[in-house]
Amino acid sequence: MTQTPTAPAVALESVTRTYRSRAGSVHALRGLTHAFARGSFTAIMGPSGSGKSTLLQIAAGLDRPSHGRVTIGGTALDSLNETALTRFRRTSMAFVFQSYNLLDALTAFDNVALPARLAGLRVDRAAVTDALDRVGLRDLARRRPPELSGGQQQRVAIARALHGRPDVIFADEPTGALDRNTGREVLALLRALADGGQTIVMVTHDPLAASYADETLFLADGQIVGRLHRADAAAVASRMNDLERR
Ligand SMILES: Nc1ncnc2c1ncn2[C@@H]1O[C@H](COP(=O)(O)OP(=O)(O)OP(=O)(O)O)[C@@H](O)[C@H]1O
Repeated sequence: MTQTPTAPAVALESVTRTYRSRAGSVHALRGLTHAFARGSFTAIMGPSGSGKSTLLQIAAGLDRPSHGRVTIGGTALDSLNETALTRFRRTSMAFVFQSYNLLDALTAFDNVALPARLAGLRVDRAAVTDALDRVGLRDLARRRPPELSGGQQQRVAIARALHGRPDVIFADEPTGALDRNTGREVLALLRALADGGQTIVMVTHDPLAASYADETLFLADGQIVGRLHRADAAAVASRMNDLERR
């Protein structure tokens, strides 16, 4: 993307999100400020209901803050109308979920190419192959998801995310459906991608997953209440225990 080179990949400034209903108001995020540096791998943890999903949705422009501002690569999302925001989201960010969301009828190659096809863009076959290469699946490009292991399917989903050359990849429990060893392989891949300059923001409940990140942010009651830099899984688990006892 052609954006301000010095700007953080994603910045949230005093972001508040209040859900209002007849039953009252829920303050899901309370004045949250954080800059996600380019090429950083950040884990977001916190007890259930602490605001992790809301943060991800707002950072990705899927939901708008009640107050405050989100910028991606220096572009303020509130400066874009819905059409421009949809276009911007398509080119500047990508998602990886717990469920791989692949189409079983399509090969790995065609799954990676699908978002570009749906957007009416010309598919650059070399770029698709390059994305599959980066996740170690070049030789399995012609297989369909049912012919791949869970870890390999998640790699296809990561290749699909990489293919659009996004400013940021948002990952929501990317290893939640994988066994421990396969999960580690996927986390090592995300780590390697961040080392190569890709910005990754990952919500997780798993301290082991967080231990692959540069920084772990801890949320409670819609605020960042702690952070750990390059912490091991035991340190992350201990901080989470403290939070859950609050
Ligand atoms: N659409 C909504 N309407 C009303 N309240 C909501 C809505 N979405 C979320 N909330 C509330 O906002 C708060 C934060 O929710 P959020 O889903 O962001 O938490 P979370 O940390 O992702 O939780 P979990 O780990 O259980 O997925 C919670 O109190 C939740 O009940």
